[in-house]
Amino acid sequence: MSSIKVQCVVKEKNRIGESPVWEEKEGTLLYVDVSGQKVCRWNPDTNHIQSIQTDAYVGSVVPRRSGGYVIGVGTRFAAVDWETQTIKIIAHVDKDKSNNRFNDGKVDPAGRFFAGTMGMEVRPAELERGQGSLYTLNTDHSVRKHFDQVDISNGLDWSLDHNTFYYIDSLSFSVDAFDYDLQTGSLSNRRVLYKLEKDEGIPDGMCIDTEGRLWVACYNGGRVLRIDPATGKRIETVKLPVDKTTSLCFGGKDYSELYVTSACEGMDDAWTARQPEAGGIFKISGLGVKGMPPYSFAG
Ligand SMILES: O=C(O)[C@H](O)[C@@H](O)[C@H](O)[C@H](O)CO
Ligand SMILES: [Zn+2]
Repeated sequence: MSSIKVQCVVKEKNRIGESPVWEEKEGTLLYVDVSGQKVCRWNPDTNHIQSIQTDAYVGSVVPRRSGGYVIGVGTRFAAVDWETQTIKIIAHVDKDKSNNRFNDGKVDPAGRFFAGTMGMEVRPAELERGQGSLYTLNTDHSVRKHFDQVDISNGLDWSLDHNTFYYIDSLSFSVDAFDYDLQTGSLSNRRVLYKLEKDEGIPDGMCIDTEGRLWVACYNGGRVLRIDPATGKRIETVKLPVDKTTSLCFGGKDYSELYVTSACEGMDDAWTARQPEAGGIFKISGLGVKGMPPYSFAG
C-alpha cells in the first residue's frame, strides 16, 4: 500500500514558481517567481514568506557559501544580500541577445553555478527557438559558455559520483546526459537518456535522489516522473492537482519530502477555476526515498 500524500503547502500563487531549494539550517524553502520577478523564502513552521523584488525575470536562485544567494536575473548573474535586501551584478551574458533571460540553474558539487538562458516566451513554451545557451559562473566569477542553440534551458543535476551531468532542454522533450569532469567543469559526450511520452507534457525542473534516480517535473503534464538513468526507464509517476508543475527539490526532515513548484501564467479563467491551487507549492510525502542537500556557490 502506498502512502503517498500530495498537499498544497504554499497557497500564495506564483506566476511561474521555480527553482525550489531547501535551506537546512533555517528550515526554509527558497524559490523564485520568474515572471513575478521575486525571490522568496517560505518558513513551513510559521507559514511566513519573505521576498525580494528583482528588476527582471529571475530564473533561479542558489545559496552562497559566504552568505546570501546568487541568482540568474535577466541576462545577468547577481548576488543577493538578504539582510540588506540588495542585489549586486556579478556578470553579464548574452549581451548580443537583448530578448534573452536566464532560466533554471543549480550549483555543481565543486561550487560552480550552472544556469542556462532562453528567448522571451510569447506564450508559455512558445518562443524564438535556439536562442539560449548553458553557462557556468565559476568561483572566480569568470563565465564559461558550454554550448548554444538551446530552446528552453531547464532542469539540471549531477550523478552521485559526479561523473555525469543531467540536463533538460525542454522543447527537445528529453532528459539528456553528459560526461562530467568535476576538476575542470567540462561537459562532453551528450546523449539522450529518456524521451517523454506525449501525455507527460514538457520536461522542466529536475533533481536527483540518494539512489541516483532522477525526478522530473512535467510542465503541462501535472506530474513528476522518476527516471532510472541506468536503464533509461521511467519507474514512477506521481500526479498533482495542477497541470503546470515546473520544478522540484527534496527537503524537510532528512530530505524525505519532495517540494514541487507550479505556475499559473497562461491559464484562462475556466482552467484556473478547475485548478485553484495553480501557482502554489506542493509537498509530496511518503515516497520512501530521500534527496540530497543542495550545494552552495563557492565564489
Ligand atoms: O518554468 C520554466 O522553466 C520556464 O520559466 C517556463 O517558462 C516554462 O518552463 C516553459 O513555459 C515551459 O517549458
Ligand atoms: Zn524550469
